[in-house]
Amino acid sequence: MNNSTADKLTVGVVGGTGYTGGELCRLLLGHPAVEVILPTSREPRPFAHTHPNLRGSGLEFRPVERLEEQADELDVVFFCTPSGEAMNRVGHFLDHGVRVVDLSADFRFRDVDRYQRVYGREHAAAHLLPEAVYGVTELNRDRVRDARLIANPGCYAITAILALTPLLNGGFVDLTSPLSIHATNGTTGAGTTPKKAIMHAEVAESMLAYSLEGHRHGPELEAFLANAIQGPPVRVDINTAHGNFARGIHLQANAGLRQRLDRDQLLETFTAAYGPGHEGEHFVLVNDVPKQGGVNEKEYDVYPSLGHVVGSNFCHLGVDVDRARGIAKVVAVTDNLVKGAAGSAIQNMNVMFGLDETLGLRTYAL
Ligand SMILES: NC(=O)C1=CN([C@@H]2O[C@H](COP(=O)(O)OP(=O)(O)OC[C@H]3O[C@@H](n4cnc5c(N)ncnc54)[C@H](OP(=O)(O)O)[C@@H]3O)[C@@H](O)[C@H]2O)C=CC1
Ligand SMILES: CC(=O)N[C@@H](CCC(=O)OP(=O)(O)O)C(=O)O
Repeated sequence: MNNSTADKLTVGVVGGTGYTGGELCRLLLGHPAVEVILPTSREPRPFAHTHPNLRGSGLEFRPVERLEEQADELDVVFFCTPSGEAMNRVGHFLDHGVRVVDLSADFRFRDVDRYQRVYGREHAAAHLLPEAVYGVTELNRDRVRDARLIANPGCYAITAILALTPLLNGGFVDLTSPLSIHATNGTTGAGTTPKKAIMHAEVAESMLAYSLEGHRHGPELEAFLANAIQGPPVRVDINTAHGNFARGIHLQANAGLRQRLDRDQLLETFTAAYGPGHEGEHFVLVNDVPKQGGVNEKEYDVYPSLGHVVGSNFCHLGVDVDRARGIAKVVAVTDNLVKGAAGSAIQNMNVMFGLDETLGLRTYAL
């Protein structure tokens, strides 16, 4: 309990009945350094009714108030609740020496005005914003290590950040126009609250665009990327949709280039950033299959496809260049519930507790 370098952790999961909470429980059950998992629900209900895939695990829901009473027993608590909830409860756990990883958007902005503009509500714990660390583990590892409070990134945001950072850090991008992002998410991205438009009967054999006025992950991305490059403002044009599948994000990011580059040069840049294979960043893998076909040949295997990451904590990246128009193109795929949520949350927990960052997360895709 309340360890800083523990090898057996006691973990709370607030919002354990939802998609990210369920996925977190699934992954934590296979984590060798986690001993006790305490998920919450506001309603009393049998765990295996909600998560039949975890039948036999022995986990049980408790009210969040009970978890708060148990704070002294906890090492870390994850919030898997809709945005606007964690901000009311995080302080209690921090005061009891519990580390917090919030999967919602409550602590993703340093600037409270920006939070209030993007989410349209007052922030109830603005005093905690300056210390919250934005948890793209690969790019913020040193700060994650010492953090008490992690703001886990949005699922589109982390996928786009991993896709765009090497291009931006290389100084290759013309930032006078917005970066263009098109992303399709599985239906689990919409959470468990029933809505007719997102039912199977509506989405099967179909696609569902939403938030074209500017998805709320746009400002999140802009804030992180501008800070990372310490350069001019970054603007993103983000377009989102739900596809005819349950999980996974397929994201394409296009950026106008300031100089002539070819695919091999981009591949070198991305491989330098993330390493070849698992040598660099374990969970970020660059598809470096060479192109061998002629003009107009469809070489599907030179880019990642969504199925390559589903069920895993990996982000696969593929790159190319439209040389006639000077546009760099990046394809990034992640599982929204793993790298986009529960997997990154555990990766951050591992770093916070001085554990091997890949612990509990080494599974390859389905
Ligand atoms: N789905 C995704 O792909 C991703 C989601 N996120 C973010 O993670 C968070 C959870 O998302 P997701 O799992 O999809 O959402 P769900 O709608 O599937 O689950 C939300 C959970 O929160 C609980 N809950 C709701 N209100 C409260 C409250 N006032 N106090 C305590 N618990 C509450 C519900 O449990 P109960 O009713 O049983 O109490 C439920 O378990 C959201 O902030 C979402 O934006 C982040 C990345 C990816
Ligand atoms: C449930 C929900 O809001 N899903 C989001 C994607 C999941 C996510 O990453 O949203 P957060 O920024 O809130 O974490 C959506 O469909 O746009």
